[in-house]
Amino acid sequence: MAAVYQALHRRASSLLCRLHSTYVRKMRYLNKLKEDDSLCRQAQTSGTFYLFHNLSPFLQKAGKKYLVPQLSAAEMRRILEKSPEAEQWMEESVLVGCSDEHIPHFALDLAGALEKSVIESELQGSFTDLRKALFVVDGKDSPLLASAQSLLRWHDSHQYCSKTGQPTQKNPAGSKRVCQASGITYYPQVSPVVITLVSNGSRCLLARQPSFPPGMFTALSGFCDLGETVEEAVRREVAEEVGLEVESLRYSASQHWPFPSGSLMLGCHALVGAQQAEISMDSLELEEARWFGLEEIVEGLKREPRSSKQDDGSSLPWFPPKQAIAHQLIREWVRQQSAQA
Ligand SMILES: NC(=O)C1=CN([C@@H]2O[C@H](COP(=O)(O)OP(=O)(O)OC[C@H]3O[C@@H](n4cnc5c(N)ncnc54)[C@H](O)[C@@H]3O)[C@@H](O)[C@H]2O)C=CC1
Ligand SMILES: [Mg+2]
Repeated sequence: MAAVYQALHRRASSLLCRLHSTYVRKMRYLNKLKEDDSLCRQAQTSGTFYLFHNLSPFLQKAGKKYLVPQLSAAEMRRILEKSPEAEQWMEESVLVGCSDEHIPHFALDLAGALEKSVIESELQGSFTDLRKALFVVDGKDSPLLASAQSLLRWHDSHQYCSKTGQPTQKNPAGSKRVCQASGITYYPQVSPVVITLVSNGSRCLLARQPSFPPGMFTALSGFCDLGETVEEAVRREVAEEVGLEVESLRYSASQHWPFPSGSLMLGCHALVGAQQAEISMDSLELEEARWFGLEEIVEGLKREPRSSKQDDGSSLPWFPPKQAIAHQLIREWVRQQSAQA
């Protein structure tokens, strides 16, 4: 009886397995790689690798496009032959995803292993600052570069246990670090940030910080405090930065943002009463904050940093590019306004 039951169970499991979508199987495989160290070590030998140097991703130019090359494990070994302790460097890689066929993808920062110029001339490409890279690569590659860099940065800055001061060890997948002395496990840190497009019904509010490039305006943003809900953070940030009281808010979408380290941007639309037109700006953080009408927003969306420059040296307003969630919030507002008109 038990044998029949086991056979039935096996058959049901295998049917279920076949029924699972490619996506479900892929997520389960990735999760297994994080949990099973020997499986992950083995996966490294057949995986592909994205390269970084001092947190700048390696890109190759192909015509007008910038590609993000993936190196095979064999190519990685060949490059690392030029460095002592090649195997040890391979172990520094972190898991960042896998293909539908379960070929795992890793990211590795080679700053300590080899000179930047050696790799660049060997592989015919260049390590490019992430701020530039995100905006020149294909749209599907930028989230991967952003999350890989955040993970590499986190490992680089969490080499020691904050309780014992002893070195921490990374697991092969790079999904955590452990201090052997205290037994404490550290997981990669994510900082939630609210980003809010405030509207008073007919106009929306955008602001600029002194560090922004000339002419760039964006939605209000701020890190969530410990213990705060997203709603409370939105209300507080809007009150702090522009002195307005949010009457209602709606969550729109989220985005991982690698600056300054690893933020989860939570995009919201907030409504303030039409009578609350007066902005009282926090001039410690902001340089300018003002209301924009629909027409001005539509014009601003057409501008690029270069085309915003005027003869007298000043700049007309322009907004973050489509890769930034601020851009999506502004576009949603335009669609909503146009639908109401
Ligand atoms: N993807 C996008 O569309 C946009 C992304 N952002 C990102 O949002 C982030 C936060 O926006 P801000 O207005 O600057 O935040 P903010 O209004 O909270 O002010 C920044 C200050 O908050 C403090 N702070 C609290 N927790 C922090 C943490 N975990 N990490 C760093 N600083 C912390 C620091 O004193 C810092 O100077 C920015 O770093 C920026 O990269 C901002 C606008 C658009
Ligand atoms: Mg802010």
